[in-house]
Amino acid sequence: MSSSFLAYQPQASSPVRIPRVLTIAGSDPSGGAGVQADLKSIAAHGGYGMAAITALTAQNTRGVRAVHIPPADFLTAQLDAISDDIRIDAVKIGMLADAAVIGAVHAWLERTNPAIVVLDPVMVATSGDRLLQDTAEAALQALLPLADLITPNLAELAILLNEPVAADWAEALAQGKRLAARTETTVLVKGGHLAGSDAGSCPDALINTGGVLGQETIEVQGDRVATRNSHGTGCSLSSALATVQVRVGDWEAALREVKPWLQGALRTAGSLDVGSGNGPVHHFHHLQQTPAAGEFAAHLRAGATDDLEAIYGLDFIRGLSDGTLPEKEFAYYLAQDAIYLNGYSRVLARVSALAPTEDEQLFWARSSQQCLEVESELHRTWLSTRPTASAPGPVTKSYVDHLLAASVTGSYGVLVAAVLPCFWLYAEVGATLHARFLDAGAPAGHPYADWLRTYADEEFAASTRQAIAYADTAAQYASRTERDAMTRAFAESSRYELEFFDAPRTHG
Ligand SMILES: Nc1ncnc2c1ncn2[C@@H]1O[C@H](COP(=O)(O)OP(=O)(O)O)[C@@H](O)[C@H]1O
Ligand SMILES: Cc1ncc(COP(=O)(O)O)c(N)n1
Repeated sequence: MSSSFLAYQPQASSPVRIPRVLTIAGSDPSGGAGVQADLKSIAAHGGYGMAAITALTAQNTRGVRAVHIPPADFLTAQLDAISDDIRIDAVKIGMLADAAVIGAVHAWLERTNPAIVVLDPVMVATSGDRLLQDTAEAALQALLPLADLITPNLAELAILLNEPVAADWAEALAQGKRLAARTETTVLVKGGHLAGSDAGSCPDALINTGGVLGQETIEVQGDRVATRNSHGTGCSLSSALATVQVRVGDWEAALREVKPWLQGALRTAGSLDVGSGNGPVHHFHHLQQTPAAGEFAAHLRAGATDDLEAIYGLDFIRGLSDGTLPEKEFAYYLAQDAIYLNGYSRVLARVSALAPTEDEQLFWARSSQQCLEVESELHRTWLSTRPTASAPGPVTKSYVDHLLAASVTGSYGVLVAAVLPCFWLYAEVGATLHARFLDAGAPAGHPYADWLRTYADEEFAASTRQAIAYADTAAQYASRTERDAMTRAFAESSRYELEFFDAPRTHG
């Protein structure tokens, strides 16, 4: 079937809600550069991404191992299949591999004349590997005037002009002007590889000598992010610009929108933990809204305020504090505590099994062990002289069931949040009761004096701080859905802490 017969006729008047953006580029199976980065970048800016693959690379964050270039005719078939059916709002061009590929793209661009073409003249990867055969440079030069925006890095700018690499930013801008004048198109000079005295910042500049921009040179400043995870920044930038340009229709406005996003993607790149070389940037960092350190813990604590207030208002706590608590209720509380600790210990062992780091694994395993030690100590001392119920009361059973349910979600974060109130609320209540006891002059005849003294355990306070910090870190790595589940699990456990202290009155 003739492709021209079916060619889609764009209707200039229909507004574009979701930019349909085609990337013509190489594949990076590790997902950081090439079409994979382009598709993420297009999606991150609200576009619908399409990809015609020029070449397959076998690469990872450490370098390119091999390049396979399918027949150029097949690239033409991919391009025609898209343009015969779909309105294309913008095209981004990346790795072109060789002269035959460039020829196919050149012919297709002339046939279809897309509204927006961004050309990233990819030649050499960050790793130093060549992505364009040097015999193809003349063909690439001939393609440049067909683009609306060319986005070379400093090395590519120098090759395109057949000049040495610019030694500073001023020289790079002068080179950008020469390329813009020669190609009669807009050039984005990128400062990512600036060295020497200019290396502290990371500016980019749009240059057009033909009056397309408001000024001949528009510089957009940017802070340099200290990271080695810059694999695919050029790919991500050019496809983001193509997408945003469809919406805003102004290169300066597009760059001012995309540059802060890219900075955020570089800043949060480390959280992806992909590969041991130059890792990818985090394209979707703006969707995840990672809480700052301490923020999630503060949010949990704020959510527990009402339960803590309610705990302080309980007859049980008042009676324990002033010594009026009936002995029967205290005995019930101790017996249930021992039963609870046994179940809690099993749950903590599960937390240890799910822990993402060895430090956390060890912390939770130790906590699990300490629970069993405290349980047997209760039996040896406090419970040895008191009648002990061996069956869990309804609150104990519900609380442990809730923890066991959290432990089968398989989410470390949710389980940590579920076990946290038993550390945190207990530690806070304990510290308050102990302080009240001391404020009252530690009365010698107080029936629960020995018990109240056990609350001043600095080791438990330190463990509580550590557990809070682990929950906070888990929240930083969690998705929003998982963080919401953490909040719910914590809130439910806080509620059980309240009910547990009230159980001796209702069930004792
Ligand atoms: N360390 C960094 N901090 C902030 N922005 C950076 C950093 N490295 C690159 N960029 C930005 O990423 C984009 C790509 O730049 P560059 O690294 O020069 O190109 P390429 O990825 O093609 O080699 C530019 O907008 C540049 O300013
Ligand atoms: C398929 C493909 N296309 C482009 C690049 C360049 O990206 P970078 O310069 O960031 O390594 C790459 N490494 N792989």
